[in-house]
Formats: sequence, structure tokens, C-alpha cells
Amino acid sequence: MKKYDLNDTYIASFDNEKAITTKNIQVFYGKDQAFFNGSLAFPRYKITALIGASGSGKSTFLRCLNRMNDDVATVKGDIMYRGLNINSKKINVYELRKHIGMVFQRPNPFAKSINNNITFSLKAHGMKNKKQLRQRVEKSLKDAALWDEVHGELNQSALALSGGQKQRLCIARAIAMQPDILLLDEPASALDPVSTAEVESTLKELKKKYTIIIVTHNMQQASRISDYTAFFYMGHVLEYNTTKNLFTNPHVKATEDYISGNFG
Ligand SMILES: Nc1ncnc2c1ncn2[C@@H]1O[C@H](COP(=O)(O)OP(=O)(O)OP(=O)(O)O)[C@@H](O)[C@H]1O
Repeated sequence: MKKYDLNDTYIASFDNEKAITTKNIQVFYGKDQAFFNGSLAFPRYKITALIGASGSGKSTFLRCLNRMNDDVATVKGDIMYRGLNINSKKINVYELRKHIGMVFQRPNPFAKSINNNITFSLKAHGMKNKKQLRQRVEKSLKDAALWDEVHGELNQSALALSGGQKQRLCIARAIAMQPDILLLDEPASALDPVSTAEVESTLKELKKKYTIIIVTHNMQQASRISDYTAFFYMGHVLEYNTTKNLFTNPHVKATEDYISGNFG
């Protein structure tokens, strides 16, 4: 792969209110450092896309934001959320993930009914009232644009849904906890174009209520749905800007080459 100057960076700052901010994030898998310089501020109620070639550290960085790396890596640096450094041993990670939810690449509903996929975590967090649970199921499925398709079959197995429906159910399951921030790691890469379009339009609706940070391999997807984009290269964030500016006027040579298909 062509080598680029890792000091040649362009990190724009924006006036919007920030939902979460990272400073000097470094990630080590054992002795191997996989991530070197993550200092980014994510605007509230916007979609930010993390793009870059395979192995550039997008997922590693994303997983830091709700402490999903705890068991596999050492993460240094600060992650500021609501005035707290959430990259601290004092933080209750179980509680944190209520505020910062995650949806993975492969739709992974539980082998339970559609209804129970959503109520499972709510009950685990102490919600017992049946009416409240029913309302939360309906609201989450509506927000994830799945209600119209499944409201007559809430007791059917989630495993019988199509891939796109399963992924929207996973989104519904994540937002049932009423998080602030939704992290998505290539949520559409295992889906067909129709399901992908459904997930993308769901995300565009969801940003009215949630801050969304999404890893995607697909540059067209980043430019279709995101407001801001960060370009990752070899464990470094080389460029961060509005999606429009990053794609039309990249400041860094590596970004320019990546978005014009010269590597990756
Ligand atoms: N659990 C792990 N243990 C050891 N090394 C890991 C682990 N997860 C990721 N890595 C390494 O960290 C680096 C960054 O990987 P990461 O998955 O974050 O990149 P990515 O940009 O998300 O790639 P992709 O788009 O292929 O998912 C790679 O060198 C990868 O091999």
C-alpha cells in the first residue's frame, strides 16, 4: 500500500453541540498498537461516518466509545460524555451502554420472539410494567420503521424475519433502551440493496432523536446518509470534516486517493 505522511492531517472543528468527544485515543491489542491518535468531537443529532480501508482501525475506535474493547484491548486517552471521562475504571459499563448503544454488522437477534427481543434488556434493567413494556415495543419498532411489517406477529420468532428486518429489529432493540448515541458497525454490509436502503432511511429518521456514529466501507453510503465523515488510515484519523467538504474538497492526499478509489 502507498505510504502517506501520518502527520498530514486535517481535523475540522464545528460549532454544534457535541454528544461525545475523544482525546488522544490509543488502542493496544497486547503489545501491538492498533490505534494512535483519535481526537474527535461528534455533533449531537447528526450522523458521522467513519470510513477507511480494511484494518484502518474504524471498528477498534468505534468500540472504544461504549467500552466494547474492555476485554480484548487496552485503551488510553479520554472519552468525554456528559462531563465524565467514560474511559475510566470507575464507570459502570452496563449502565453506560444504556446511553450508548450498539448495532453490529451481522443482524444478531436473540432466538426469541420479536416482542421478547425488545423486552429482554428492558426487563433486565428493571422495567416490569406490562403496559409500559408494550408501549416501548411499539415505539421502538415504529422508530426503526418495522412496526407496519411486524405488528401482527410480535410473538413469532425473530429468526424468521428477512435480513433487513432482522437488522431493523436490532436497531429497535438498541433504541428501546432510549440511548443518546447509537453506534453502528457496518450495519448494512450483509444486506441486499433494498434492505440497505430501508436501514439507511431509518437512520436518517433516527438522527432527529439520536446521535449516530456509523462505520461503513461504502463511500456512497457515507455520502448519502452522513453529515460528517472521518477518514481513517493505518490507525490514524487523517481527516475529519463535513461529509460534503470531505468528499468534494479533501485536504489530505490520502483521503483524496481513497475517495477516488486509488486504494482500499
Ligand atoms: N481483537 C483483536 N485482537 C487483535 N488485533 C485486532 C483485534 N481486532 C482488530 N485487531 C487489529 O487492529 C487493526 C484494526 O482493525 P479494525 O477491525 O479496527 O479495522 P477496521 O478499519 O474496522 O477494518 P474492517 O473494515 O476490515 O472491519 C487491524 O490490524 C486488526 O488486525
